[in-house]
Amino acid sequence: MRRVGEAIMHAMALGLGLDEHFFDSRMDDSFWVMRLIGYPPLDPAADGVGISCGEHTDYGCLTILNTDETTGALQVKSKSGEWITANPIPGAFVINIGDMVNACLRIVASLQVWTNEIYTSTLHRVIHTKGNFRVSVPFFFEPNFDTVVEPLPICVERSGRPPLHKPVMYGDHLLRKVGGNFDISSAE
Ligand SMILES: O=C(O)CCC(=O)C(=O)O
Ligand SMILES: [Fe+2]
Repeated sequence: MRRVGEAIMHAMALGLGLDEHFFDSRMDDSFWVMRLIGYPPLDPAADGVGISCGEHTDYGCLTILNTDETTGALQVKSKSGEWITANPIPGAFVINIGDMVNACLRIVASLQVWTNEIYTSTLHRVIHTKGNFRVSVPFFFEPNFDTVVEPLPICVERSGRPPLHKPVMYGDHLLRKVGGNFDISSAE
């Protein structure tokens, strides 16, 4: 999975006008995580069907998502603000851009930050109402813990905007995000 992530980062670097290997030294000790998630079905007949996984952006760099064949569950918000389904395609992964790719005044880290929001992180959610137990396996391909992510000068120039994010160390960003979800203050 790391090799897939590296290949995508090589292509992105070239697309942004950077050296193909620009991201290599920033992701060669990637703080990656792979999760195995099971979703019991929601009851479509219930009042207010509910949500299997609330809307969010992934906070790292790239998510490489593999799911079972269930359709209609994963939804992605389009630029015009509509939720569209991202159904599995046999032999393909779904790739999500994470906050780190965007990067500049908001306190977010990685692809959104690095590209000064030329690439924006994908808002997505899961509403699973088919009868089966859905399984998904996201692989979160992240920068090194100590990589400082900041808008890259070429992206600032190309975006035509001032830097939108402050530099942030990926590990600090991660701890803040995790601290927002769980109380880690007593984990000493
Ligand atoms: O299960 C899915 O399709 C998406 C999971 C997800 O968005 C996540 O784990 O961040
Ligand atoms: Fe996600």
